[in-house]
Amino acid sequence: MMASARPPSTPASKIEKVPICTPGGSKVKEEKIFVTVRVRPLSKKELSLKDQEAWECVDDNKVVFKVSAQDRSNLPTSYTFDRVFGPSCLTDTVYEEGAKDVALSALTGINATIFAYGQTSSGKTYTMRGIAENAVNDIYKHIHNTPERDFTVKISAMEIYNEIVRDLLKPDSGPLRLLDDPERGTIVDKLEEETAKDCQHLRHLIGICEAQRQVGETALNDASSRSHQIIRLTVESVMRENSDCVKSFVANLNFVDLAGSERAGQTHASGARLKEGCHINRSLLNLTTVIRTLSQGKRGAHIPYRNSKLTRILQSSLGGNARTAIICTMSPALGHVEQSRNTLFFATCAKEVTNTAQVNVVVSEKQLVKQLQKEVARLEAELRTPEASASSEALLIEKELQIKQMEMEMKTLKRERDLAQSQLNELRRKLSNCQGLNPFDSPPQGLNPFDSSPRRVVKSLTFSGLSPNASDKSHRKAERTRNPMRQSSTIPSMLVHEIRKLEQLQEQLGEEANRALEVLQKEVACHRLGNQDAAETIAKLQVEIREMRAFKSPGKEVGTCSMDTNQNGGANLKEEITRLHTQGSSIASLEEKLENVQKSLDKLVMSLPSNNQFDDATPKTLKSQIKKKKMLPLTMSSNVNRPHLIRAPCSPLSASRQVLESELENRVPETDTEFHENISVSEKATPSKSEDGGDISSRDGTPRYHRSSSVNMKKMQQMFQNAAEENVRSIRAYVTELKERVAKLQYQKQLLVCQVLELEANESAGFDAAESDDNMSDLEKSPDAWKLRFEEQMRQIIILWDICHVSIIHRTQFYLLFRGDTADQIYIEVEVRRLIWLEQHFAEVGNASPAQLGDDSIISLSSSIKALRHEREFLAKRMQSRLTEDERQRLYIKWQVPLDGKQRKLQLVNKLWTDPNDIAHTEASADIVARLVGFCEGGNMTKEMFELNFALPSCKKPWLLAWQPISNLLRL
Ligand SMILES: Nc1ncnc2c1ncn2[C@@H]1O[C@H](COP(=O)(O)OP(=O)(O)OP(=O)(O)O)[C@@H](O)[C@H]1O
Repeated sequence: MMASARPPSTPASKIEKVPICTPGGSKVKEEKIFVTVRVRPLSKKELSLKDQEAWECVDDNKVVFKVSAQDRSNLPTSYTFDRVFGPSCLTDTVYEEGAKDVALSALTGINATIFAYGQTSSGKTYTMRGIAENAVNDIYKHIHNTPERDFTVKISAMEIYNEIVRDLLKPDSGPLRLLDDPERGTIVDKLEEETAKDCQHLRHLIGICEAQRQVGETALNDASSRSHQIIRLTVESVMRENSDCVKSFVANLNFVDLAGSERAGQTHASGARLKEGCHINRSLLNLTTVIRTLSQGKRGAHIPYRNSKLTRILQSSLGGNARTAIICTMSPALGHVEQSRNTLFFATCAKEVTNTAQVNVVVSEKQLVKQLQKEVARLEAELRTPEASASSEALLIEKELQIKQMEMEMKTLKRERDLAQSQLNELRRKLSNCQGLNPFDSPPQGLNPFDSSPRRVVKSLTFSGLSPNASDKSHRKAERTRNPMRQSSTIPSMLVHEIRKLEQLQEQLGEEANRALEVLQKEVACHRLGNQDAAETIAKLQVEIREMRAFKSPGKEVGTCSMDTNQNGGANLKEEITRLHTQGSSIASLEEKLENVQKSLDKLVMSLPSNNQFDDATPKTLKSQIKKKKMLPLTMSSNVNRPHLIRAPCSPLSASRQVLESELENRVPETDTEFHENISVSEKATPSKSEDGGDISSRDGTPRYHRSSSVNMKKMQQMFQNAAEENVRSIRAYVTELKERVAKLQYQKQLLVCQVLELEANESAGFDAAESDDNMSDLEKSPDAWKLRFEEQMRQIIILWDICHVSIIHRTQFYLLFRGDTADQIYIEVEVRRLIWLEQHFAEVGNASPAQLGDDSIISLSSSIKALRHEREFLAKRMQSRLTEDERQRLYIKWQVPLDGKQRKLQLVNKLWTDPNDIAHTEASADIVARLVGFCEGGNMTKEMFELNFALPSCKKPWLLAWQPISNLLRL
């Protein structure tokens, strides 16, 4: 939307931008600025001076230069635009064909800007008045013809006079500040806005604004606008019928009547008029630079919007979210040909600028409040309603049951172990009875009685007289068939093996059970914390709602509360920064927790045995128990971090649970019958009731996870891994979201810091901080960027030389020395800053003479003009000695100095360096001055002659400024 768009009547509304759809349904994303040219008739003054008509509109799109070019034939003679209006065209036609379509876009939620650009007295105000009048009529016609929508039209108006923004609806309010809003761009702080009751009222308000505008008399225009005027209509519409409708359209329509570019020589301006002219030219120069840079369409190119208030305010109309029409006005007079060419150059660049307009859809504040209230109600209900507390109670009970279940399982395992131990003892006893030998009673030294290594088997075989090498399978089988007692002698070794495994597993289970217990206890504690978190969330939402309600109160602007006042700026900034720090640390802790989850996940996955880890000798019941036990810590592990995730957009806990449940429901039946039977019994005993509400415990209180022992181990492993990974993904997404929020806040912080800096800079009357930042950042750019920057800065310098009446010898020397070498950057930068300082200095001290100022070392505009006059006289004298008669004659012809006129030399020199907008003129002027001063001959110019400091010298001759070497040169 428009850079300075104020939201519609609902300050807390949220504006969504929706791409425009054509009737065919395709989305229109980009549109070039619509550029038209209006050539006015010759004015009375121009007719009285017998000025000729130099331009002709040959058709609806083309304007051509009629007069044969003299010596600048390389300049274009024909220009094409979207539409060209000749001197006989009425303003109604200009509106219909050049502005109506764009203007009426505002009725459908699309920002629109129409502005007039052109030389002073070319007809901008004349044209814009008619355009605004026609647009207002059409807006009300549309409102009348669209009864199904409820329209509100508001008006605000401002002018930029001498780079100060003034409210035209409230002229006494003093200078207005520009603020940067991250969502709405540049906004004009405290700009008055009035709602128009009807068409008449709106016209009346526009009339008031126009009457407040700064107007002054110049040689070219009796009522010359001395400021840029922006009249802004905000049009909002809502469907009448559907009271529940949450969306409406809002858009701004700007009518911009720029001040006209002017040359002091033509307007004969001095004093206040001259100062105004300086500001006008400077801001128009920046507007041209912005347009030119945009027209080059280079991605990522620096667009110097911040260099003037005009371009800051119009930013979104220049390459942003708005439809824009520019009407370039020009005089047809030959006497204004250079200025007209500049206008046409501007129009040509503007044609290439692309905007991206979108429909601004408003979600009403009422609806936002409703949504938040619903959310609060939902959370409160979750906390307070019996179901919610029942569900948390149920969860606690479930965890406790799981703990009990695990304890029971541990007891069972211990019993099984004891049983196995007693069976072993029994076997030992039987063996010793049968053989009268207990191989375990007195083991050979160094042998473990439980050692089941082949040595012991070999020993028994040796007793039977068999060779130790004859241990092939057939022999063993035969041996087993012959001697059953011998066969039974291998049983102890198997049992020993089993017992060792059993003990190991028991140990493992014990550890895991302890871990699981710990996890469960944490889970229970975290669940309680989770409730606390929910309460905090509710409290936060309630605060948000209170803020929303507060916004409703009149006089407050949404989203800008932190920037509303100077006094609040510092405190709000601090608050923002503290908030950012808090966000940062919470992210850090969240990331740490995320890492922990990942670690515990990895550990658990590692700790899972693979399917073949249990050999065939392991009893199947035991295997099932082990499987059962192995899964418990995993189940818990996915829940360990639950409290940290409670505010995440999607609870990882629920995700893992869903995965787990679906896995359980779809599990593949086991093939092992014994195991299957075992589990079937268990299933019958512990029916699940997940179908009726997701309760994970069984009806008889046995946790449902118990029966999951039938699930294939590998599948379980995969399942838990998936669930845990899902958790990690959710946490990551949440962390990313938080990071984005922090980035947004940091951006806001930067803006606030910028504003504070700007305020400080304004206060200390230093040069513009923003401008300085822009300039310095450009220095670090690529050579290409530098080249563009150089051209831009040189243009600026040439205009400032003209405005400040700087020595033309200095101009020549500087112009010829600095041709765009990257090493020149610093000199160019210094020159720009020096000139900006000088311009501001002149504006401050006005036209007072050094004597009036009481200090003859202080440079004033009038002393500067005087010095320049002396310099021109000096150069005129030099023409005699430096140029031949023939050369002089040729120059008189070229520069249109009457050959029979008086003081021809001075006339010629007075024409040098007088048109800062014409590069050919500048080039030719520099050549002549260089000849006169002798720059070209001795190579007596070095860049080092230009001092690199920002301070002005104490030199008494203003036109020499800091450039002592030139004065030395002139003394030669
Ligand atoms: N198309 C036109 N037909 C007839 N008269 C015109 C036309 N355009 C401008 N004029 C007259 O020319 C004079 C100057 O016009 P206007 O004040 O609109 O110029 P401007 O570009 O706004 O000048 P400035 O920049 O100095 O404010 C006015 O007297 C105006 O009536």
